[in-house]
Amino acid sequence: MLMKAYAKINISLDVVGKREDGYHLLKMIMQNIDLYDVVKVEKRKEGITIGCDKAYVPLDERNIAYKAARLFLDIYNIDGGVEIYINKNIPVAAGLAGGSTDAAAVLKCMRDIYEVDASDEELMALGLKIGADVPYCILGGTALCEGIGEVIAPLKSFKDKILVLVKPNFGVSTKEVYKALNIEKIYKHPETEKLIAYMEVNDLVSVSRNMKNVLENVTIRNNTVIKKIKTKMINLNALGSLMSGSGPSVFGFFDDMLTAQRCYEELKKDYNEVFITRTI
Ligand SMILES: C[C@@](CO)(OP(=O)(O)O)[C@H](O)COP(=O)(O)OP(=O)(O)OC[C@H]1O[C@@H](n2ccc(N)nc2=O)[C@H](O)[C@@H]1O
Ligand SMILES: Nc1ncnc2c1ncn2[C@@H]1O[C@H](COP(=O)(O)OP(=O)(O)O)[C@@H](O)[C@H]1O
Repeated sequence: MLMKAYAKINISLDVVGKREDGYHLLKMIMQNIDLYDVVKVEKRKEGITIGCDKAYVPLDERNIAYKAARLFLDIYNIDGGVEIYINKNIPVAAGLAGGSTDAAAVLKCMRDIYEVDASDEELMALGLKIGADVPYCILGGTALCEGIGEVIAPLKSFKDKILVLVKPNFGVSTKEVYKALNIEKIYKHPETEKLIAYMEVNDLVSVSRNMKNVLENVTIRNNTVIKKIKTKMINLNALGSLMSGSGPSVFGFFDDMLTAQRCYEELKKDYNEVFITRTI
């Protein structure tokens, strides 16, 4: 079975508290984009094997898709295995939920191929055991995510918005970014409700001007290139530009394809991983 596993961007990301176990309480607007890995899952008599077309992705139990398969077989008491192959197009350690979306695809494929009668909610609860972004990746689309990411309210679709996305030539550790964040020192929080209202009326200009991610300053501190990309995008007529998730990927929204194309061409001169895509 083949499944597209879509990347996400954060149109906003707010940290509103901290749990006793150290996990941060969030309020964020998540949005799928038309950039995806292709995940192939096939039934096997036993064991879990992972293959991938990119050498830098781990192929053992460190792969989050492997963890998803293991958990699924254990929880549903299945006497069998799976062979997984990932065509990796989503940049890794990028703030785009690349691993989480693969894990979500594996859970959904395994539900089908092993004919397990599990609801999306059940899969989301299972996904949470693997990572905080996995429940959203199971549902996808446009959503407000709270809790540590698992309290999800679908929002009106915000599809077909053109964006240019750049992944600078380094990755960041989500764990380290959260560790370096001082909640008391967040001086400007996103106005999430206002953003949702703009999204509901498809006002891309106002959304772009008000997007905010409180992790941006933390990641920028050690990686000034993020600021550089943001400035360049704005100079190339992006309506607004923001870092996604814990970074370091940066995206910018555009009014039209021609302007986006021009920005894409310029950024391509300096960075290897540049994409022109749409929200879905
Ligand atoms: C920042 C966000 C925004 O969507 O995405 P990415 O940058 O990873 O795409 C997420 O909160 C990332 O979620 P995810 O990457 O699934 O996190 P996990 O694997 O569960 O956790 C990695 C580490 O991040 C920290 N963590 C994660 C989620 C959260 N709400 N609070 C945290 O403090 C914890 O220290 C944890 O050990
Ligand atoms: N299926 C997978 N795809 C990508 N990265 C994975 C996968 N499984 C495990 N990883 C590891 O997870 C870490 C975070 O990668 P990723 O999920 O792409 O980041 P992010 O959560 O920032 O989008 C990387 O160190 C990577 O090696």
